[in-house]
Amino acid sequence: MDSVGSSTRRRPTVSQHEQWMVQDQVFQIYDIFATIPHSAQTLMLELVRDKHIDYLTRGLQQLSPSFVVLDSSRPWLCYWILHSIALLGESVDFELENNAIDFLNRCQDPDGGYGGGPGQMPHLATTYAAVNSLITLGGRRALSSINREKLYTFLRKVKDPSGAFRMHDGGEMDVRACYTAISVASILNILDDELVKDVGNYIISCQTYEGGIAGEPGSEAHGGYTFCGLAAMVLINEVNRLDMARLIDWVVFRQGVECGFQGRTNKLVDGCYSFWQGGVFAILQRLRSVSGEGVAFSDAEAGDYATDSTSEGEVTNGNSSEADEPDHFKQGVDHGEMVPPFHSMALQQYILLCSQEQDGGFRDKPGKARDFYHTCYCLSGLSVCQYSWSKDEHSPPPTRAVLGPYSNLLEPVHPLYNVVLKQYHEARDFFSS
Ligand SMILES: CC(C)=CCC/C(C)=C/CC/C(C)=C/COP(=O)(O)OP(=O)(O)O
Ligand SMILES: [Zn+2]
Repeated sequence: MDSVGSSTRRRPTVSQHEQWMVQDQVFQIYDIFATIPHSAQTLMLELVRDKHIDYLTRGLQQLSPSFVVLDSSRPWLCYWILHSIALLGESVDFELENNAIDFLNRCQDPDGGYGGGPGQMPHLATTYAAVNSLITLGGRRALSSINREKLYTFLRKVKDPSGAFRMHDGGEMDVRACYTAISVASILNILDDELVKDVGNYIISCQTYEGGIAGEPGSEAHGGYTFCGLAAMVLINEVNRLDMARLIDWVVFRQGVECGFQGRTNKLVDGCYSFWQGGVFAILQRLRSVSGEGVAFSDAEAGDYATDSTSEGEVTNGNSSEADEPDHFKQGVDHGEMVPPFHSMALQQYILLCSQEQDGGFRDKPGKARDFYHTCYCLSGLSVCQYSWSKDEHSPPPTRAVLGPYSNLLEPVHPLYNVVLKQYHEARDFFSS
């Protein structure tokens, strides 16, 4: 997939032939890898950091106000590029940082929220992208540029009487809108009962018979929306209302023989689902009840709503009993380590060998071109994989958790917001005072 926007109500089916073509390409890469000497294998698995930084920095430089391509997506481009750079442990120079802050400020509507470009109507997707970009940049200038009071007014404006959110005033209502609204409200510390009211009802109405979550009631379960729905439910402390057993069942079967994830049943593998589906696992791994310890999200990482363990917020794993919990969530939870409930090594292999471009950037699959969206979500997924053995943020991953040289290690992300953990903590401190 190459957008964060379309709907999944009707879909073209993928033919068996298409599946085989992709599998053929992927297996050819793995065959070559299997037959080359060890030293060449190490090289193939290396994250080409400098090339990625070059590609990303050039992208940011081109993102000047006169850059008209994908005009309504510029806050997204900012986020994809800045977050990728942060994941690689780098920062941007002073001038680029200032340009980004000024540009995003010009996208901020006087009545709250951010549009896709200066003077454009505020929209939840670009608001999420702008807020996450500014949090990723960090520092007083970036963080204080967000008008939280007006943003709250905008969020109330796009809240539907049913409880769900609309992408913009009078716009479409879906799980993406619910997540982006709750995510920005939570990270900016403006989430309250009015914003939370009944949003959980809408999200549970989108969980399908397959177990994953769809964009709207009656649509098809999809990784992007499953991430959004699950993260939002954790942030509002209502994750217990989802049928977790079915959700887990659905997501584990989305990792295919190609080693990467597909977004939905019978569709093709794609690098961006390394985060949308991988992020679902990262969230699940931090739900203490699922790892046998009780309630909600681990304190150090969650917002107030998620740590507020009222009896209503207790996680019961949906319709399943404790005895029905899958064993892989209970194994190996010891000495700061846990066993990931997906094939983390296989996913790292897909990202590094099939999605990574040797000239920098990442792509959906072999044969496709690199882009900033796939670069952001392949790197986010790679980070999720590398930290999937760590029980908490204080334990660095063991060497065996990182495929390729240990220098491939990225920064950890907060899986509910998809910002680098360090930047999340800075924002949390800043907005709590
Ligand atoms: C935070 C935020 C805004 C998140 C967006 C989440 C997200 C990625 C939603 C999925 C959108 C979608 C309809 C993809 C299907 O595309 P496709 O048919 O091209 O791909 P497919 O064949 O892989 O399903
Ligand atoms: Zn994709």
